[in-house]
Amino acid sequence: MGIINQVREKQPLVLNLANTVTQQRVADVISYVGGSPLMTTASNELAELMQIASALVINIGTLNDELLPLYIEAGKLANQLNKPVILDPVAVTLPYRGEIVTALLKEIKVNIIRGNAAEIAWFANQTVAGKGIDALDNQINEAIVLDAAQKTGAIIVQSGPTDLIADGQQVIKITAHSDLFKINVGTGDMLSALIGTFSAVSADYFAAAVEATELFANSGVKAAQIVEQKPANFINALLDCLYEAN
Ligand SMILES: Nc1ncnc2c1ncn2[C@@H]1O[C@H](COP(=O)(O)OP(=O)(O)O)[C@@H](O)[C@H]1O
Ligand SMILES: Cc1ncsc1CCOP(=O)(O)O
Ligand SMILES: [Mg+2]
Repeated sequence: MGIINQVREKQPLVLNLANTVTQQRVADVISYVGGSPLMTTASNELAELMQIASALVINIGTLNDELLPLYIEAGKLANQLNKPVILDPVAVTLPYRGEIVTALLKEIKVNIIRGNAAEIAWFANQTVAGKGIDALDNQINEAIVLDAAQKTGAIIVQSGPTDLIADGQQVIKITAHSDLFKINVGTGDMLSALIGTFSAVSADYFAAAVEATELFANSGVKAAQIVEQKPANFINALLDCLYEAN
């Protein structure tokens, strides 16, 4: 049985420490594939929520000083309960964000990191051009992705026109894509949440990352055909394709 079917059967709760820009899109992706999204910013309820959650997605998109302790607390709870932690390191190349992620990785085990080429290069102490939330250079450098996986001990998903998924030994490439992904802010966050949802029901986090990334790419190709290159309609069509996936 594919992981998508397990998601539909188990309807896992996916807990999100989300950014405030794209959280509706993130919640929609989780729900459309059969999961149950929940967003929180309350430290007081983290212990209760991690008990019922099957995965934790930390997205640092709209960071502030109060959030690092929340990330650490949630991450430690997830680690203790053996539930997967997915990190979306939005714009980690910027100094403040880099400091926060460095501090976070000292405190918690992150199982999967999903970012664009500029963000992933940061984990390998390399520089790939980027500006804020965007990568400017979509280079396919397998060595960087493998190094990022080895340095962090996490599975790495580098998104772009070609997605790369690495676990420190192997790299898988996914080439199916639509350029309508790029103009839509939040598609990276949606992919991170989809990976979180798949890892919530699969003990094999590498397989979860690969299947989720493949599904997202293939759904984007179908959606682009349906909307005839209209970018605003693309997100709705993408969600419809994710809803219909099996
Ligand atoms: N130039 C591109 N052409 C086609 N697909 C892309 C392109 N850039 C990114 N994607 C796809 O868009 C989604 C978001 O990835 P990306 O833009 O790299 O993340 P982020 O939004 O975090 O910067 C992924 O599914 C990725 O594969
Ligand atoms: C615009 C913006 N600002 C802070 S978070 C965010 C959304 C980032 O989304 P993505 O990384 O998926 O493009
Ligand atoms: Mg991003």
